[in-house]
Amino acid sequence: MTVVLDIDNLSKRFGSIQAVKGLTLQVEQGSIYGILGPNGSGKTTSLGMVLDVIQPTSGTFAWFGQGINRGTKQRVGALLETPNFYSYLTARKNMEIVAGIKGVGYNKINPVLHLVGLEERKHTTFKGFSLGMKQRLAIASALLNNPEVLVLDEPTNGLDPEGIAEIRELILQIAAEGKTIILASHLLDEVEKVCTHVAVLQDGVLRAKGPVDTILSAKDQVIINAPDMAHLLEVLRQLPLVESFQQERDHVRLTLQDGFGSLDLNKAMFEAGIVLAQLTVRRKSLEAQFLEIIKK
Ligand SMILES: Nc1ncnc2c1ncn2[C@@H]1O[C@H](COP(=O)(O)OP(=O)(O)OP(=O)(O)O)[C@@H](O)[C@H]1O
Repeated sequence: MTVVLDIDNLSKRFGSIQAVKGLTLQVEQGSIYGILGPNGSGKTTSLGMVLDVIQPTSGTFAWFGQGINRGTKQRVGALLETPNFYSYLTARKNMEIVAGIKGVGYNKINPVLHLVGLEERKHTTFKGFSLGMKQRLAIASALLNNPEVLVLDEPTNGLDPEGIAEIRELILQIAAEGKTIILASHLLDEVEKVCTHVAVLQDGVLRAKGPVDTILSAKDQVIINAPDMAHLLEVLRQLPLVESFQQERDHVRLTLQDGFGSLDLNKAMFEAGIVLAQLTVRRKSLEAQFLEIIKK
């Protein structure tokens, strides 16, 4: 797999505030990489450093195997905050101005407006746009010079549910075209729905990273108890289908290895001579999973 962005031990201190501490992660080509964390956890600072708008205190990063330079910058489109378009100019005219700045031909404008679903509204002035449309226009402007990577900071902030759904759909569409996307968000649900990979930040420290389905997998939890608790625990220690378990007061909470269900557990228990007095399956919420990561 090709690594698009390689961050190595990157830190940023603002006076007494350690905004980012020793961040190390790799973003693979074609992934949708979520930087997830509560407000103030260092997401914007991290993106700012790799986009060369914030000077790191220490550490390094490389885009496409090189330090940041004019060439690599052109391969990365970014949206750190909603850009200031001219409110009295149309979407098309605003895009012409961006195209001029980026040195891109006007013939590239309609395809990106089409991609973000604004081609039919290109003659509307920017001030007549909804917040969601403004955000889509901003994404269009970031895509104008056809970058390989798109970096977005909280792209659905402030949008209504319809606007949020549109932006999420658009992100998936852009990724389907083969672009790598790096997305900062404080919304667990957003990262789970959109991203392939996630890095969880808390107080500037990386708490977990990896594929979304392993880091944020909401595994079923099984609650069991039996009259002879000691025997039950002894059997659990030896059952290969049990991934992990812990005793809680009068019951045991456990997770099963992939591919096994509560029926398999019940059968295995019965075969070991244990008749369960209780067997309840609880779906662990993603929120619980997330809280567990940041509690560690
Ligand atoms: N220019 C700055 N000067 C001083 N402190 C800063 C500066 N920028 C950020 N910080 C601090 O660094 C920490 C991380 O902020 P950052 O904006 O990176 O977090 P974030 O996860 O993006 O949060 P949010 O979603 O609220 O933007 C915070 O404590 C913030 O107050």
